[in-house]
Amino acid sequence: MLSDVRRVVLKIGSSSLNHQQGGIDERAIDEIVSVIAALKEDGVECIIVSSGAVAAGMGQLKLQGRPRDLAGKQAVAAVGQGVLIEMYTRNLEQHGIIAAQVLLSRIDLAQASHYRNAQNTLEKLLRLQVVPIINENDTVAVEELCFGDNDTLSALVAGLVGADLLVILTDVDGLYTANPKKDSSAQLIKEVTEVSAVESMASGAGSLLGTGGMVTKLRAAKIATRFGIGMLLLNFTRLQELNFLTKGQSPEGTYFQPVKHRLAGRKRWIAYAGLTEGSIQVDDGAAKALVEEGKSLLAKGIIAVEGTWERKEIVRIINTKGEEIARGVAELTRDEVQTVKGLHSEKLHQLFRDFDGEEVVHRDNMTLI
Ligand SMILES: Nc1ncnc2c1ncn2[C@@H]1O[C@H](COP(=O)(O)OP(=O)(O)O)[C@@H](O)[C@H]1O
Ligand SMILES: N[C@@H](CCC(=O)OP(=O)(O)O)C(=O)O
Repeated sequence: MLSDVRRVVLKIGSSSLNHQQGGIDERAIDEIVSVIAALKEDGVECIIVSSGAVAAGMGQLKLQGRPRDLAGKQAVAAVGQGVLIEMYTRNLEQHGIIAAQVLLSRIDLAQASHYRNAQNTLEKLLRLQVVPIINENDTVAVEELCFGDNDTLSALVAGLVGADLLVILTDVDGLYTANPKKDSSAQLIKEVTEVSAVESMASGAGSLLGTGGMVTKLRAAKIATRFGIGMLLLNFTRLQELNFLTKGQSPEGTYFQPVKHRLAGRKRWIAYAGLTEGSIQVDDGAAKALVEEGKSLLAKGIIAVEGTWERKEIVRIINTKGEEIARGVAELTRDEVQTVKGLHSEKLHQLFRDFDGEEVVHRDNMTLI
């Protein structure tokens, strides 16, 4: 199945790029670039999502620890991003390949016009045979409005460019039954068909530089596979095995199978790219109707609201345990939902004359999480 790959997104984490003496290990960049060159030679289009701006900045500024505050992290990333991209550009040039830096902010994927713009630019770059090197625009990202980790960003990018495969390179052989750095009896899982079945195995980052650990990698797996894109979690030390991707040999790691019925464009955006500022809590009956019966959300199943939103904005739908079960476009504002919660649907039109629907969130505008 992996031999059909024509377009691949490769995500490289800080833990793979980090030099023991601090800063970025240029040998790691050199290795990635040689694999990219071989893949391109075989006709595979490559997009890199690379972390490492903070690690590179720490090297330049000779800092021992990762900055904890937002301004400190943003300043260090600003120093490091230039160094990082210079290394990629120089190394790719040696193979006759041109690099492009693309820095994305959360807002770029949240607004439809920005999304299409980013999509068109990346498509153009690929047509020009350029390798886009993407990172979060750390220097200007506002805390509440950032991806926070490049695993999630890489899955959204894979969807954005319509990749056939997402490869996440890291410092372990794949997903284990428990964190292998803490539990020596942990077993490697080679294939995952249902991400939610393995979620409880993941824990946080394994190094001082990594962000999110296995938790964010599984979140990325969930997003990519629901988009219909397979995800391979691979140890950076096995990077060279990607050279055989087009020759029918799959690298040794954990492969997450794409779902059979992938999410349509709008449902993808509702679940993962659009921004959410509020939540609606529903009772057990409504939760069952949404999750098991594919129903819309009606006012009578709503028990509480939190946050704020306007009509047609995205809200989280949470169950009585506070767990998110779905996201969808709210037909009414926060205050309107607060007024109608628990009421029968016919009351909605009596209360709001300009509203002629029956649902607070229509099924067609909702994605289960
Ligand atoms: N179930 C698990 N299987 C494998 N690794 C796990 C698991 N749970 C937690 N981890 C940790 O996740 C780490 C990889 O994530 P992270 O440190 O963020 O790296 P990166 O910089 O590559 O994104 C591993 O080094 C490991 O310590
Ligand atoms: N954007 C940040 C990286 C954030 C991140 O997700 O790091 P990692 O978990 O190492 O992939 C940087 O370039 O340092």
